[in-house]
Amino acid sequence: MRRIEHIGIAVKDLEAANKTYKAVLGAEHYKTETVESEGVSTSFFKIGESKIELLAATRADSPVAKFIEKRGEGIHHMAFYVDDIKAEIERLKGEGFRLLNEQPKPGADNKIVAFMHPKDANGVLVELCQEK
Ligand SMILES: CC[C@@H](C(=O)O)C(=O)SCCNC(=O)CCNC(=O)[C@H](O)C(C)(C)COP(=O)(O)OP(=O)(O)OC[C@H]1O[C@@H](n2cnc3c(N)ncnc32)[C@H](O)[C@@H]1OP(=O)(O)O
Ligand SMILES: [Co+2]
Repeated sequence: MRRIEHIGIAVKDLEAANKTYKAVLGAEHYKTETVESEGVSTSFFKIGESKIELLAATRADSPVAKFIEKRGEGIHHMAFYVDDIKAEIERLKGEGFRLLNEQPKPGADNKIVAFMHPKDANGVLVELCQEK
């Protein structure tokens, strides 16, 4: 795994969170994008080689809606950049980790993504992402 690609933060109100993180980071978000297959609207901020991904739910059965209902707003996942996502999925399966999707699926910001179960990584939802 190359680097932390982004940290995903679950928020209730994307516009309000954009203002908060503009003040925190001292920079504007550079992109917003809805990924309907994941039930989220996203907003991205650059921070060095990594990014902050704000995530707001677009529907009640979205993973982010469920997360906020159970645990409140906060860090939702950590995403690692990989060169070969299929090879990394196979490597992690070989290590005994449960992948939530064994085939890469569309993500935001021109990525394909896969998730590992948070119970297998000390309560952290891990995302792998590779350039499309
Ligand atoms: C924008 C696209 C993409 C990108 O390009 O970056 C994204 O980031 S999409 C982000 C949204 N998509 C996902 O999160 C997809 C993967 N997630 C899932 O498949 C599910 O959310 C889940 C992780 C399998 C949980 O779903 P489910 O089992 O139905 O929910 P529960 O509420 O019953 O949770 C079970 C258990 O796991 C704990 N949990 C849930 N989410 C997280 C989390 N993000 N981090 C840590 N722990 C999490 C939850 O609290 C439950 O534990 P207990 O409370 O101890 O039972
Ligand atoms: Co993400």
